[in-house]
Amino acid sequence: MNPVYDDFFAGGAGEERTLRGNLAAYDRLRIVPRVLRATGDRDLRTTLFGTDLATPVLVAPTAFHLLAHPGGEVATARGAAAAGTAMVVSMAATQPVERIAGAGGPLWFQLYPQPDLAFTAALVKRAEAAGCRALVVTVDSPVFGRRERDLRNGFTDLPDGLACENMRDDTGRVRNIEMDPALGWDRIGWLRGITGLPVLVKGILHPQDARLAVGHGVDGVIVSNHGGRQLDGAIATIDALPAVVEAVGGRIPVLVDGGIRRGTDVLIALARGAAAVLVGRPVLDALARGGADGVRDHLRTLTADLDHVMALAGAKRPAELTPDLVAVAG
Ligand SMILES: Cc1cc2nc3c(=O)[nH]c(=O)nc-3n(C[C@H](O)[C@H](O)[C@H](O)COP(=O)(O)O)c2cc1C
Ligand SMILES: CCCCC(=O)C(=O)O
Repeated sequence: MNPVYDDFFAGGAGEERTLRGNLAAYDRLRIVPRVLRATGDRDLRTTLFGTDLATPVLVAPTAFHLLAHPGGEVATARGAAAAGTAMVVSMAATQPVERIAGAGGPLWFQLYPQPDLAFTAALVKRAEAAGCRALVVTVDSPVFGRRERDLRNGFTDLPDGLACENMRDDTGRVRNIEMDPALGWDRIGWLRGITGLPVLVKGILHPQDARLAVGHGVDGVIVSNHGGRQLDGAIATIDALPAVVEAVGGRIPVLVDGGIRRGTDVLIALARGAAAVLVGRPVLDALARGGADGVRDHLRTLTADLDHVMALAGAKRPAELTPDLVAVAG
């Protein structure tokens, strides 16, 4: 891949402390397995917002898939569908959501609420009409993170011929995605009013924000630091998860992303109370290397790895994974 795009996909904000920290935090955790639990008939199926999935591993929203592979987001969606899981389509996708929906698998739509409310409402309706089953509102981006690799490389725009296709307005012009520093909880209420879709907020790290999310009628929270691309120095997501799960108290599902690379990482996240996890960069790497089949194989391999380590840890179902199975390494 073009090294400039490679840096865009792989990189994070600032010193990339949080990017590294997401991975390092899993490295400090260990599994305390149970034995003699007859784990022969394992079942990883997971239901989220009424959608049945083959696995608790979903595809995180990531921008610009046509930079990774000529099949773009459509190829990613085909891979996710073949693996029996959902893809969260980024608002910064390089293909129209209607075409991505043609892949046939379950989709959720990720939104950066725009200051132009009429445009935002039209985009939500468009995603809904395309068949997206949930809205994922990214709340960790009041301003854009300072990505030093991109600054060094001068990567500021998509190359000619590529565009954020879902940002076209009714004149056919592609709008720039604006990060809105004025965004507040009132906008979440407004979104709940304009859509019947479940609304998740993505980018929660503080338990008090998790409580506020529940209080504002949100349907799910995603514990995320945007893969270390926004606030460098933010807490690792697997470290933030337990307090968020406690604050939510089982009222809505809590999902988590950031640094999930192996079945053991998924196991630990589920044991700490996540209903499911999302994977970002590994899916982009799989897309770049192998298109739709690469994405399918990656998701299947990660799921098979989870299945294997669940057997070794004494669990048949995700629900049997509980916090006592996780210890902090000495
Ligand atoms: C190249 C790239 C683009 C991303 N684009 C978006 C985006 O458009 N919207 C969003 O909410 N998150 C975006 N994210 C963040 C991911 O949804 C997710 O939080 C993060 O990648 C998870 O960490 P991981 O890459 O370690 O799995 C992006 C991440 C990457 C790596
Ligand atoms: C305007 C594109 C935003 C993509 C994004 O969220 C990311 O690169 O992390």
